[in-house]
Parts: sequence; structure tokens; C-alpha cells
Amino acid sequence: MSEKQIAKIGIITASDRASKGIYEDISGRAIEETMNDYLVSPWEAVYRCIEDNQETIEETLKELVDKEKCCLVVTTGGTGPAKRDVTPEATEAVCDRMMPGFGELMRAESLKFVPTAILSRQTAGLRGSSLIVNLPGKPKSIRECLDAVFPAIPYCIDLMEGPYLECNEEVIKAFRPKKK
Ligand SMILES: Nc1ncnc2c1ncn2[C@@H]1O[C@H](COP(=O)(O)OP(=O)(O)OP(=O)(O)O)[C@@H](O)[C@H]1O
Ligand SMILES: Nc1nc2c(c(=O)[nH]1)N[C@H]1C(S)=C(S)[C@@H](COP(=O)(O)O)O[C@H]1N2
Repeated sequence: MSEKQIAKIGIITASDRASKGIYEDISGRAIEETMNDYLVSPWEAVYRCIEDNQETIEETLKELVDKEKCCLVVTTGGTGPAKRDVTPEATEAVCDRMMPGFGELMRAESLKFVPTAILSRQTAGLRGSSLIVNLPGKPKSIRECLDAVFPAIPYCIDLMEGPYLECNEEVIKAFRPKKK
């Protein structure tokens, strides 16, 4: 794909309260702000704020990957042990292949910030040519987790023949074993 292609990045907030407008969706906005900080190549957000319902999350993930053609979909919320936390199950249900290293690394890094990091069941996987990554719901967890895993994401998208994501090296360094 051409280097000038605009990368579509999906942002899904799974939160009963944010989706009802009980509180403002700070975490979804934090994902958008983080992508703006990281990326110097053109990108656009496809944003959805939905309830913690597995079917709704699955349908939204499929819509953003299959119809919107997002190369990357980042979710926030619904990864914990509460009964309505089902984002990892929805992610697994729609993915062809899982990428367990993402959850492992994010939990290990998050442990430097909170002892409850292990309560997140966050995972990641591939559907078609798209990478789906789960983040916890807390606004501050967004940057803590993305700073850990984002260096590997542009190369992951290269391998799936997606758009070339170029990072602001002063903010985050993408690692590509072979220069494109
Ligand atoms: N999208 C969000 N925007 C702003 N704050 C959030 C968001 N998600 C979670 N939080 C904050 O983090 C706290 C703990 O997250 P929790 O997992 O309980 O949220 P949640 O899953 O959105 O809740 P629920 O779905 O029950 O409404 C919340 O009480 C809230 O203060
Ligand atoms: N980096 C980071 N990871 C974190 C947290 C955090 O504040 N920062 N909160 C933890 C807590 S308290 C919970 S309950 C789980 C699940 O959160 P979720 O249900 O909102 O997705 O994420 C954990 N992971």
C-alpha cells in the first residue's frame, strides 16, 4: 500500500456509563490524543462509544474492521473481572488469530504503575488485515499501555500489508527490523 494512504484507526470505548453519557469518555479521547502525539503520517479516527454488551462489541469490531477497513482498532474498558466486563471475549470471538504478547507486555508494564494491573484480561488479535488491541478503562491506563506496545505496531501492520505508519521519533520509536 502507498505511503500516502490515510490510515484508519478505530477507537472503541466499551463502558455502560460513558455510553449513557453519565460520564464523559475521557479514555476514548486519550487514545485519539495519543495517536495524534505518536503519528506523523496521515490518519483518521473511527470512533464508537458503546455499552458493555458482548454482541454489541463484536458487531462494532466487525464493522470497524470489515466495513471501515481500520488497520488498527484500539478498545478501552471492559477488560476486568466484573460480570459485565466482556471486551476480551468479544475480541477473541471476532479474531482469526490471537496475539498474546500484547496483553502480557501491557500487564507487566502496568504493574509498574498499579498492583491491580493483573486484574485486566486485556488481549489482542488479528481479524483479516487488522490488529485489535484491548486497553483497560481507566483514562491513565491508556498511555501507560500504549507506550509499552506501540513500538511494535507499525511493523505488525506492515506485515499485514496495511498503511505505513510513521511515528514522531521524539515521542515514540517504532521498531522495524527491515527498513521499508
Ligand atoms: N471511558 C472512560 N472515560 C472516563 N473515565 C473512565 C472511563 N472508563 C472508566 N473510567 C473511570 O475509571 C473507573 C473504573 O473503570 P470501570 O472499569 O469501573 O469503568 P467502566 O467499565 O466504564 O464502568 P461501567 O461500564 O460500569 O460504566 C470508572 O469509575 C471511571 O471513573
Ligand atoms: N496501566 C494500567 N493498567 C490497569 C489499570 C491502571 O490504572 N493502569 N487499572 C487496573 C484495574 S484497577 C482493573 S479493574 C483492570 C480492568 O479495567 P477495565 O475493566 O476498566 O478494563 O485494569 C487494570 N489495569
